[in-house]
Amino acid sequence: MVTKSSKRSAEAADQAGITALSKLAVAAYEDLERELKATIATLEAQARRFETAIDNISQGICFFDVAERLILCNRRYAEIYGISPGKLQAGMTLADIIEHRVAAGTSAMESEAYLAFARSINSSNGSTNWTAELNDGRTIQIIHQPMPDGGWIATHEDITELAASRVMVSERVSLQALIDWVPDYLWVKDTESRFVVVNKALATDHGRHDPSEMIGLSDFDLHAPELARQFRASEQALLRGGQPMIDKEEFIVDASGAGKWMSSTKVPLRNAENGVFGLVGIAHDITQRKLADDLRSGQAHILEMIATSAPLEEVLERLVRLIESQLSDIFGSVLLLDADGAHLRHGAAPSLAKDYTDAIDGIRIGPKVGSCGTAAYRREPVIVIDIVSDPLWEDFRDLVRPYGYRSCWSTPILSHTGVVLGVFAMYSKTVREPTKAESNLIDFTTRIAGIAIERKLAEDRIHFMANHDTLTGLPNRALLGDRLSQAILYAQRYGRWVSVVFIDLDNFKLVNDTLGHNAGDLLLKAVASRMVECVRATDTVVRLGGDEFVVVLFDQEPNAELVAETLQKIRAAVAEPVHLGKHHLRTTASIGVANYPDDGATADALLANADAAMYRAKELGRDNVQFYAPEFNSSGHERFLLQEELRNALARGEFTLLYQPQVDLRSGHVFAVEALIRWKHPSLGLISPIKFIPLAEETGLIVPIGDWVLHEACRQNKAWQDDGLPPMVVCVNVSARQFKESNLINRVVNALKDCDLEAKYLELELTESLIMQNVDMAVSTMNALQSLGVQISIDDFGTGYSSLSALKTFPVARLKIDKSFINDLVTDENDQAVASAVISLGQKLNLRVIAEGVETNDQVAFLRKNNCDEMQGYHFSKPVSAQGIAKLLNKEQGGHTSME
Ligand SMILES: Nc1nc2c(ncn2[C@@H]2O[C@@H]3COP(=O)(O)O[C@H]4[C@@H](O)[C@H](n5cnc6c(=O)[nH]c(N)nc65)O[C@@H]4COP(=O)(O)O[C@H]3[C@H]2O)c(=O)[nH]1
Repeated sequence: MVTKSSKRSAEAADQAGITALSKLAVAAYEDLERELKATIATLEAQARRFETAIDNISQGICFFDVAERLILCNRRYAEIYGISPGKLQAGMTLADIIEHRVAAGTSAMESEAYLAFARSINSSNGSTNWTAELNDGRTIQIIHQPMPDGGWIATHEDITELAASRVMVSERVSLQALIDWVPDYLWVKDTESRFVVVNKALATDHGRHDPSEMIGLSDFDLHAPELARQFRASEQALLRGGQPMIDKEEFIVDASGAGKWMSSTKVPLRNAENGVFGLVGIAHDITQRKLADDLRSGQAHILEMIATSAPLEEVLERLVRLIESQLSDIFGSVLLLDADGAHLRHGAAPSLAKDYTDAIDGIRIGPKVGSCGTAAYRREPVIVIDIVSDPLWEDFRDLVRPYGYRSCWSTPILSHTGVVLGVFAMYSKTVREPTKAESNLIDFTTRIAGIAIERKLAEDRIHFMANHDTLTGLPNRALLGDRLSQAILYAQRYGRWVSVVFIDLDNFKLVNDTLGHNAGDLLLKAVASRMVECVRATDTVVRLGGDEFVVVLFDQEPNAELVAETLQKIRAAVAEPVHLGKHHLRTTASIGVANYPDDGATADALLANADAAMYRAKELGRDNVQFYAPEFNSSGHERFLLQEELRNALARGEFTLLYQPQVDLRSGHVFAVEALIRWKHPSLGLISPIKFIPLAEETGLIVPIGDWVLHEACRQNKAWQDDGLPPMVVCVNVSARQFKESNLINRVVNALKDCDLEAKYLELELTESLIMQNVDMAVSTMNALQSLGVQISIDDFGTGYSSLSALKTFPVARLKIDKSFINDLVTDENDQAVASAVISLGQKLNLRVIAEGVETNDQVAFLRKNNCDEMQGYHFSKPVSAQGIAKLLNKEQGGHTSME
């Protein structure tokens, strides 16, 4: 039951319950709201995370519901199709979105067509995968996945690069097979010089089994850093400049360590926009061609070096290096055979160990002297395959061991006449014989080395000949200047003397003329070697020519006595007899000395003054030594002036003839006169022929002068006859030079004809030495003269070396005993012996004998006693003028002569 109170209580209770319930309800709603808010916040956070995650993935993604309305798409989706992200809102239809894509210009299809295509995809079951080519050339891969509620989700991925590389890979696969057939190196590199494509030849030579192992590598993985740097630099330049590199020669070392010459061509690769994206290269192995080219050009260069007289050492070194560059494991060597023909000297061995080449330098050749010594000795190649076991190397094994050479092939280098000049050797550190290529190179090298050595020897010979006298081997005038200048410099620095010594052999001409040139040559050689023996090795003995020598005494103590000692030694050595077959020749020397610094400061001055001193020695009777004194120079100078004036004397009519009578010793009558020339010098007065005839001989002026004498003597003789004087013979001296003139006979005929003189009134005086120079020629000329009717006498008889047997064949009428035997005739037994021998010889050969230079009664008495036929000399008359002769003969005709 429910009472009022209970009702009230019940009402109260209900109220309380309602309150409580409402409180509960409120509380529940608040909880619910809180939970809901929390849930929403969570969901929102998740949605944000989801959107962020979706936005960050690299593919484009989009969700559509069954009504083709966009639920969600990410930023990448908008990017791929070029739509600004703000334009894509949830709820948009697929048709709206296609419109945006068309408007952005990325869709390759029109809106309608694309919508139809998209719907056809959407209607299919299961996922669909296709690619779309966009207007801008990109390739988009799309994967379409239907959703259970009828909507769909699709991913869009830009696979443009991947697609390109796929094309490349597929093309590469087909290209690879092709390029692997190419024997040359072929490759493609990217802009970073990394290999992208490589053919098999390139890969194999660089130690890779498969070309793919090279992809991504660079030259730094294949070559030494320096070479790789060069390649990279040149390729980068090529990529930058875009210009191809054609046939460039490049040297590489492959994986086996072999050096190779490649001819490389590299061409930049360009894309459709003309941008360079890599390079393609091809390289051809030209090692063999290059070696052959190098050999050819090396050979040409070496021949050029030989032709331009490059030093032999340089030529040989170049040659050896050239050979070594053609081969591997070869060390070349050239040894030269010494002038003694017995020792081998170092020539060139640029790659052999220096100690080793030093050790074998100068080795003697022989039958068992390693490869080289034996090859030179046998004059044939010696191929030693193993030095360690070959008996030829027995004595040199220890020497060579430290250097590791095992085989040595030596070939003699021969001259074009087959003379051994040296040896070329190839050493190898392996035990082996030469290959065909090496043998060919050995032939090549020995030939070129032979040319080089021969050329050098020829040059040395030419140089020696240019600087030395061929007969004596002494230095000649060309070298004298050099040596003398050096000696002066030294003397200047150290306060020493240089002595310049002029030496002229006395009477050498006589030896030469009488015994012939061979004898003269032997005498010169003997005298030259004696002079060399008298001086130190540092002194210089020079032959100036003929019988003239110059000695330069180097580094002399400033002491004239010491110099004189050396000179006396030379003088004595020269004076020693020289034995030539049965002849014992004696020659003396006239020696002149000038000392630096007192007698001259320069080489020229010293030579001139020593020459002047030597002339003074000659003037003083020869066979003596004269130290220079300033006054000597005047005579040298005078000689020079005289020579100049002599040239004009004939034209100026400065010559005249004197005549010296010749008397028959029995009858006392003048039967002949000798014509003797005089030079009436305008300022110097009468000059003796002794002074100017030798000069005229030297200069050749004797020929016109002699011609003048001949004419003048004939003219005068005819004039005497025309004047009524008894006819007599005129004797004319003929010099050697005149006698050798081919037209002497014509000249004589002309003179006789011009002067209308009978030939029998002309006698020509020839000296003994002149005849002996060329006996056959002299005899034939004498015969020709004799057949004209001209008489011939031999002047200066006894001074030369006439052989008696030859004398018999001479068509001569008279012998003239030389004045030198008459001078001391009365006192000197030798002279008496010579004079009487000549007189008796004349008698035996039926020749008349005349003595010249007769001055005294005693001499006349001796001659008479010894049955001499005729005489000439001051005793009867000095040479006199033509008028003087006329007077004398007129007197004689009148019965008065000085002989009576
Ligand atoms: N001390 C001395 N001397 C005497 C005596 N009797 C003669 N003489 C000299 O002896 C020389 C004799 O002449 P040569 O032996 O033919 O020697 C000649 C001859 O070789 C040469 N000569 C002279 N005239 C000519 C010439 O026309 N042509 C050539 N080629 N040579 C000539 O010059 C030489 C010297 O001639 P010259 O001075 O005239 O000297 C002459 C003469 O003057 C004497 O008793 N005592």
